[in-house]
Parts: sequence; C-alpha cells; structure tokens
Amino acid sequence: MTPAARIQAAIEILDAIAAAAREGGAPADAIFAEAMRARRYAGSKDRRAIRAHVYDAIRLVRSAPVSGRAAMLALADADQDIAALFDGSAYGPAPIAPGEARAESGVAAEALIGLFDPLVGEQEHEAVLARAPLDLRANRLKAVRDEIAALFPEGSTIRGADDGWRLPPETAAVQHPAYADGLFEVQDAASQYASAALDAGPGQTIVDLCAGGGGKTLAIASLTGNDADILASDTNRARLQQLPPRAERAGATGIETRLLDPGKEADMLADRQGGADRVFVDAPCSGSGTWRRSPELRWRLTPSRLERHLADQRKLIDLGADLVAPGGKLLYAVCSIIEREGRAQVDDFLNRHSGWTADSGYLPDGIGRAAGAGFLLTPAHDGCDGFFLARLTRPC
Ligand SMILES: C[S@@+](CC[C@H](N)C(=O)[O-])C[C@H]1O[C@@H](n2cnc3c(N)ncnc32)[C@H](O)[C@@H]1O
Repeated sequence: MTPAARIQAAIEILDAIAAAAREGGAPADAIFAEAMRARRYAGSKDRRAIRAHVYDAIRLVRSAPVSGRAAMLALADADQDIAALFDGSAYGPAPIAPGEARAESGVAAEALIGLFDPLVGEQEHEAVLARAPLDLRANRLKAVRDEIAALFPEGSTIRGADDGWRLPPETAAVQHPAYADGLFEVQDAASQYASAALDAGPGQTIVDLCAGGGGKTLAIASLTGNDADILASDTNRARLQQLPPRAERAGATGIETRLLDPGKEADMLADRQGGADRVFVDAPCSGSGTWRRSPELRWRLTPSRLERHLADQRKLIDLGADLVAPGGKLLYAVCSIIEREGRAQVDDFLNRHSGWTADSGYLPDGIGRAAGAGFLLTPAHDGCDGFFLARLTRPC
C-alpha cells in the first residue's frame, strides 16, 4: 500500500470506531482486527503503519469525531508528513479543502474533565493518555519474579510490586512459551497493588464478586498459595468462562466460578451471606483509568452510561458488603479517575452503613494518595493505570 492509501484506510477504520463509540458497539481493537481481515492485501508493515495512525488519532482527539477524516485532519495539523499525504493520489485521501472541519484535540471533553478526581489536575493530563508499559506479574504458584526477569532482560522492577516486571509497550510477551506454561500473567501494576491490598491469607474464604476473566482472582490465588477458598462470580458468561482455562494454565486450584443472573445476584449468593473473610468488588466503571491502553473509551462515555455505572457500583458494593463476615474486609475498586465512581461512592456507602470503617496502610510506601476514605493511583503519580480503591472493615 502507498503511504497515502494507509492514511485512507486509517480514516475508514476511524469512521467505524467513532460510530461504535457513539452506539456502544465493538471496541476499537476488535474493529481494527476486523478491518485488517477485510484488507488481506495489507502487509505487516502496512498494518503497523495503519494501526499507528489510528491510535495516534484516537489519542489526540478528545471525543468521538464526526468522521474519521476529521480525526485524521487533526493529526495532520500536528504532523506535516501526514498532511502531505492528503494528495488526492489513487486510494489516498482527497486533498484538504479550505476550512474543512477538524476534530478537537485534548485529553477529554470539558464536561468529562470536570468529573476527574481533584487529585488529577491539568499537570497530570498528559500521563493519562501516554502509552502504557507492559506489566507482567510472576505467578508465585509456578515462578519467582527473578525467573521472569531473566526471560525478559530488557525489563525493570516496579516500585512496590513484589511480583511485577515492567516491559516496553507492545512487547510480545504472551508469545513466549513461559506464558503458555503459566509462569506469568500480563497485569498492570495497579491491579497488582489492588490484589495485594485485599490482604487475603491462606485458609480464608474469599469472594471475587466481579471476577470477569479472573485477572485478580488469579493474583489472589497466587498470593494465597492455592490455600484459600475462592468464589469467582460475574454476570458475564463470556468473561467468566475464560477463568477455568486460565486457572488451569496458572496451576491455580480451589476456585469456584459462579455465573450470576442479573437481578438475582443476592439469591444466588445466599450461601455466602455474612461468611466471607474477604470480598473484592472490582466494579464495572468508566475505565477512565485505562485510557493509556484504551484511549477510545473516552469517546464512549456518555452521561447516561456513567449513571448506569454509578448505579451498578452502588448496588454491587452493597451486595458485596452483605457477604462479608463480621470483622471481615471488603475491597472496593474501580479503574477510574472519576470522583463519583471512587471516593464519592465510598463516602455514600459509609454514610449508609454504620459501624463500617475505612482501613489505611495497605498500599506500598509512596504508592497512591488519600482520596476520601480510599486511595487514588494515577499514571503520573504512580506510573500505573488510574485506579481508586478503598478497603473497608465490617464491624464485629
Ligand atoms: C472491572 S471488570 C472486572 C475485572 C476483573 N476483576 C479482572 O481483574 O479481570 C467488572 C466486571 O463486573 C461485572 N459485572 C457487572 N455487573 C455485575 C453484577 N451485577 N454482578 C457481578 N458482576 C457484574 C462485569 O461483567 C465485569 O466483568
């Protein structure tokens, strides 16, 4: 493909990504993969170049653009080499017309920036969208961190994450045979800090209420040395069914998976009411802490979608609290930098649940900043995804 044809392909893919963002359709990565399947003539160099154009435009443009061309024109304004490719050549984009509309650049729409936790000031905005490194977590059930470090000598340690090993973005770590053997998982440092913050111990009864594909469930199994009774539940079948094969690969045992029917969660967890030593509520959220890796998420967040997340979080933190044994602990977490999903949600919970107290001292030294009754991790301050977490203790 010519360089101009790659730009045109990126424009068409951005059209589809912007439409999906508005309509709640497929994620950008899936759309990109599908678009490449449809362009079998594109070689690996073409693919890499188109991908770079698409993601550079997504990072640059603050909200879903009216068209892929408007997004690419914004990128062209910032990069003369790209502007020169709007040359009207065969398969390339038409020349830029005077006064043509450009998508607006920026970290996010103004209204969305206004929702950030006060700790995320303007000086942190650039880091919110900067390319993220690839963090690995050594699986203690099969390996120690130094073994993983030896496999990827280009990496480095991660402050406060004992099992963590940090690699450059886009390292093909999962293609290493040690991944198939379960020696490590790909897991951002924020999730590693959160899993450790649960303070789960051998012999405990643990509920991972929103387990998804089990990223944190597996970290908990690793930390407890397979000696805890772990229930991993979720309402999403496709996600939850990824967990058993992943657990098998990781050598993690003692994990029960339970698919919950939406609206019937409490009934389906009746056998666990008031019985868990630890409950992890890794709640569904805006994902605003993960824009470094999924920058198009900020194109998707509408006020009504945010309200839905807030209602789900409120319901799930209450549901989780009912499962905690007297004296036990609940860890509430969201990969979000939005105040209403984090500290405000926990303040609301504490106002409605007398006797519950907020813990402190569960993060490594220098990691996170106090945000109400919990802590906020941010890319700029902590070098990891944006993440809010609060550990709460049920009265005896
Ligand atoms: C942030 S993700 C969890 C990620 C997961 N803990 C991990 O580490 O990979 C939130 C999860 O909450 C689940 N969820 C949404 N509503 C739920 C409900 N009512 N009960 C249980 N899980 C729910 C979603 O399906 C999603 O998998």
